[in-house]
Amino acid sequence: MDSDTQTIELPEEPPARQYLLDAQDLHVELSGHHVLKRINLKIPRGETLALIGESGCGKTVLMKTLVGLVRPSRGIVRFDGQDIAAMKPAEAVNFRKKIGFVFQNAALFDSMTVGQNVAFPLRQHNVVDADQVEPLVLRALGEVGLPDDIVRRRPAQLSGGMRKRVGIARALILQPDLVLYDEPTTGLDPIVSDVINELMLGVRRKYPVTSIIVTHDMNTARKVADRVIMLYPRRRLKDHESQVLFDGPPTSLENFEDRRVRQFVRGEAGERLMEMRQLSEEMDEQLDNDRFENEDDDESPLVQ
Ligand SMILES: Nc1ncnc2c1ncn2[C@@H]1O[C@H](COP(=O)(O)OP(=O)(O)OP(=O)(O)O)[C@@H](O)[C@H]1O
Repeated sequence: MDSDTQTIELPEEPPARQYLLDAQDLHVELSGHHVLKRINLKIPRGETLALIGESGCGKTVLMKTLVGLVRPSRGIVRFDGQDIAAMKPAEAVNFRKKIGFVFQNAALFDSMTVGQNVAFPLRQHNVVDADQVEPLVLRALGEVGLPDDIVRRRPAQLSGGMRKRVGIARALILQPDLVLYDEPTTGLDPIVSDVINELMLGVRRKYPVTSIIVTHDMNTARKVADRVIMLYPRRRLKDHESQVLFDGPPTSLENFEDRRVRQFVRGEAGERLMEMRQLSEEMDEQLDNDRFENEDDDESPLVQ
């Protein structure tokens, strides 16, 4: 071989993992019912994904399945390339450190002070020396716009919006790779909701964090998410239909071709109203039939 054309063998580098989460062919059965079927989902690093869809369609179950809190009956979830179901105990502990949860209603421990609540993940995972706890807690509270003197207060003394911010500070204290927000603005007034939206945006600007937000708040989905996924209840779909009705940027939601998506984002009951009317007519008919049968038997009690 000509020495000029000789190539130098470089050591092989592992491929950069573009996707933090990669779920393939997920099926979840709970109490004998298929809640999720054939879900495929890749979430790139740094993406903020909103999961929307009507109550009971499986948003929370999907979020929990993506982090191993619900075990799928079929399919695989990879976090940073690793099959989460096959993690060894030490790997699973390390994996949990990389995830921050912001629970619905903040879910703070009432018996602890705000400072103790925010410090909880540090102590639980025993990751820093005792003298580092306070500065980290104050930094996390500062990042969500709360003053230092709040550390000694109890959750019960705070407004709903402040509790939510404390919950976010606690979720962020370990600087996780992935933050899960479960209905972060539910129960908050529109202004405080927007403060929380801005906070979620601010978190993403500061860290290269990946976020999943389960929400019914279309303002949150439109303002905070890079991408929206709309799920549909499995029981109302034909078997061949995909449970993911929409997967795209929030700007495409409003005029999307599927009427069910447009109706959902515009808050129109549409055929659900027809279904409810039909159900109500069926119930009226049933009541009429019962009444007719009872007329033949005057002695029969109305309530047994
Ligand atoms: N542990 C469980 N055991 C049995 N069924 C469950 C369990 N958890 C959830 N389900 C069922 O799975 C379905 C999806 O629930 P999920 O909580 O994911 O809905 P969701 O879309 O988050 O609803 P919402 O918007 O009301 O919170 C529902 O029918 C629910 O009853």
